[in-house]
Amino acid sequence: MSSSVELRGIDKFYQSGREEPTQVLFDVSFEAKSGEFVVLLGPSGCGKSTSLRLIAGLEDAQNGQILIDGQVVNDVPASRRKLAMVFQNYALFPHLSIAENIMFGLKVRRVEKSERRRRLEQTAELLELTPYLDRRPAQLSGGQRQRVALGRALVSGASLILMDEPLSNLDAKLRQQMRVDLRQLQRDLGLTVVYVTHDQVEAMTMADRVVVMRGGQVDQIDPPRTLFQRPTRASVARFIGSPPMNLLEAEVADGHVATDAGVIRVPLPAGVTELPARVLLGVRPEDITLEAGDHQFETTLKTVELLGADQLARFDVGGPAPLIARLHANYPLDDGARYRIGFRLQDLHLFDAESGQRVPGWDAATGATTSENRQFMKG
Ligand SMILES: Nc1ncnc2c1ncn2[C@@H]1O[C@H](COP(=O)(O)OP(=O)(O)OP(=O)(O)O)[C@@H](O)[C@H]1O
Repeated sequence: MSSSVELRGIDKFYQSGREEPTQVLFDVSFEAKSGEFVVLLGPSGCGKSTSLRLIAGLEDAQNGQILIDGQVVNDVPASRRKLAMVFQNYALFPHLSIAENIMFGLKVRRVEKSERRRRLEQTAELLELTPYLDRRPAQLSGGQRQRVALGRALVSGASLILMDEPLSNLDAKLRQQMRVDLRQLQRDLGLTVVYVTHDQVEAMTMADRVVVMRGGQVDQIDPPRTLFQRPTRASVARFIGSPPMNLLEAEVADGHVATDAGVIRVPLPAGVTELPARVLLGVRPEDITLEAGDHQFETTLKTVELLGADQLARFDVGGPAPLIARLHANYPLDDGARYRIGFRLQDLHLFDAESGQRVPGWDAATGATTSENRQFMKG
């Protein structure tokens, strides 16, 4: 059984010099269950690495608890927490061989020589590093170095592995391959992983669950599919998807939700009550279609960008930002021409403009199915 880890109500302040302490984590709670791959996702500076360093014991929290396997470890020193960490820069010793790098931690912990050798061989085999064991880090490719860093974590025998942007130094193709390999390895070995990244593609493709962070707070914790289909906050909607969800400022009045420029005007579905007066009307670029959907309107195409299989069409909807649609590349589209576009009511998302919260009851009223049903319906 692999380890589990949990953060409960963590507040973290940093004190630099004589300045007032600044709070960087606010009541942060999340967990990674045994065998789970949990990704901490958010923009630079939102507190992902700090959260990871707290789990590792490299930082102290001012409030809250950190639990590993259900035991509070706030006062347990880093060296005695049963976990391993993989850093972005790999932190390899340049003057040591690959074998020595992998075994370094075991040596420090005075693991017996024959046992060290056995674990080294096993790990090298697993990560396909056997031919390189006598080389120095400088003589390896980025991907191979990354595997050495991973090997050092695995060889420790820890079943809880913390990873801080471990793939960010690799080129795009290698990164894609490593994502798949890493995920496979994690599954095969049943490891519990807490993985930090600001790359939503990494989060969406690798995670069992994603913890979306912003400004030192947790915005949403959900599996990737739910995060995409039902963001609970406008900030999450804005962060997930490429391009992300269109969010248009709109007003609720006279039984309609109408965008400020008046181009989109949707009658409120029955059963939705107590709507805020100001809302953000959200629709994903993938959910906009040409001449289809139960809400259609005419608009002018500003620009179109061909991506290969798809094209990104930017339509004028009156406001400062265009409405972006991801359409199949087969549609012939001309800049400046008028088109009739639309969407289905159930694909609309509604957020309170002030609080940013998803409007409760909206999904049920629009007939939007749950993510589980949708998945089923799509077969
Ligand atoms: N040792 C420190 N002393 C003071 N402030 C710090 C220290 N380390 C981090 N911070 C601040 O804490 C906040 C969170 O930093 P953290 O490194 O956790 O963010 P992050 O989400 O991991 O960002 P990135 O993706 O850029 O690494 C930032 O505002 C950062 O400036």
